[in-house]
Amino acid sequence: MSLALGCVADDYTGASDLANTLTKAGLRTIQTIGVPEEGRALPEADAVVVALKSRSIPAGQAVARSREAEAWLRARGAAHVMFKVCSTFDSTDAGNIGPVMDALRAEAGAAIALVTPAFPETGRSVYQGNLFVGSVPLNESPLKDHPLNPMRDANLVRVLGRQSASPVGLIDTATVARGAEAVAARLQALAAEGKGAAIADAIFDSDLETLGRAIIAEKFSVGASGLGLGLARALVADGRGTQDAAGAAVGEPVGGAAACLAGSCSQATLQQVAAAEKIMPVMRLDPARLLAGADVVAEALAFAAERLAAGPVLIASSAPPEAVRALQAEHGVDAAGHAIEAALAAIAEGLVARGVRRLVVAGGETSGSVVDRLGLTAFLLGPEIAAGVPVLRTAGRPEPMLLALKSGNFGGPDFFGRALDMMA
Ligand SMILES: Nc1ncnc2c1ncn2[C@@H]1O[C@H](COP(=O)(O)OP(=O)(O)OP(=O)(O)O)[C@@H](O)[C@H]1O
Ligand SMILES: O=C(O)[C@@H](O)C(=O)CO
Repeated sequence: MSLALGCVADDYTGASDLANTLTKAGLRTIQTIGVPEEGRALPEADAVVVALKSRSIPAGQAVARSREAEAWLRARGAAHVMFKVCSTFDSTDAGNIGPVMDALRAEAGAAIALVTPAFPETGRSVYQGNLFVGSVPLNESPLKDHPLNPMRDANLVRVLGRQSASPVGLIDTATVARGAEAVAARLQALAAEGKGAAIADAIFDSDLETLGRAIIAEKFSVGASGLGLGLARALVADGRGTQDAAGAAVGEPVGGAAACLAGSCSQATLQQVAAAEKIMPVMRLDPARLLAGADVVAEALAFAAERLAAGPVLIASSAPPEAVRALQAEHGVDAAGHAIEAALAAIAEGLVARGVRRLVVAGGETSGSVVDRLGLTAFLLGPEIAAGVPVLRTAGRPEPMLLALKSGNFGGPDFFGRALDMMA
């Protein structure tokens, strides 16, 4: 397999979002969980997205895992590697976007990396280096209350500048409007000034197409699904893609029971959980009891076992910002997050043991814990449920499963019902 594009994603939902975008744009794409072990056969593909769980781990570990993934992709012919980060630039001053970018850029022997989290399809745009979520700057969006990485500054030149060892420049919208050559020239000029990264403005998909054309001959970039779209379109225009990949199949129905798990506390997920209460039994986990030692995993599995034969259930720890802050104040951010992730992963394992073969998971960290606990290693891409959320079919598992891994902020209020309808 000689890859047209290699991608390293910092979480599993983000990886499936990117794999979905690449597939729709015409690249046959596979998502692997971590770097595939030596000798594992993978289906023929134009692009591979290696999904890591590296967004909220210590920066040194994120760098090491990302370098390993990049090396694996380069060894399979990927001339360009994109580091997929969140479209809301989820990170802290300690990283991990800056440290991973610095390491992968050095590995690629590049002087500068173009960086943009713009993803217009989901309302993420970048103007004068400021990230907007819909109509508001990042720091006024619900991301200001993210449980793990509250985003309090919309200016990405500043945000990335605090994380990277090199200074950061800007490729503004006026330059992007002048086309791919102007972007490439500005990138080189910023590199000559000693900048190690350039935040690129992008408001429309056409801007991302310009950026894709400008950097496809470079070895490395950093972005969200929008930049993936730009790169994929540049590759397909160059005859590298397959163009008919967009009709990706989920294959034969997998049957079995269906269930949903939510650990995301985003505003979108809170609305989706509320809407799901009208169509399926919902159990709300009490994280305070979990942290006090109660066996909420057994309680959730008992709840599910009584109901699964009649239809899907949803088990959610999702809570509004005040409740999240109160729990974190008492137990610490990491301890609270990890305990809840571990509980939801154990519930997922119990659900699969009880016959669940179709599973919808909301939240990036949550999905990471669930997928790891289930030991899943690779996914084929199925149809899109909502922007950025495809149906995934497991590859390499004797009895296939269908999953949907929903990024916290994605999907409309009816997401859970819609996902289950598409996962026969
Ligand atoms: N009730 C709660 N109180 C405190 N923390 C919670 C609660 N429920 C879940 N969490 C934790 O909040 C974090 C949510 O992160 P997760 O990545 O799963 O969702 P998200 O950030 O909305 O999704 P994404 O990363 O895709 O945007 C997890 O660590 C989870 O364990
Ligand atoms: O880019 C996004 O917003 C998503 O793919 C994601 O990474 C959220 O966790």
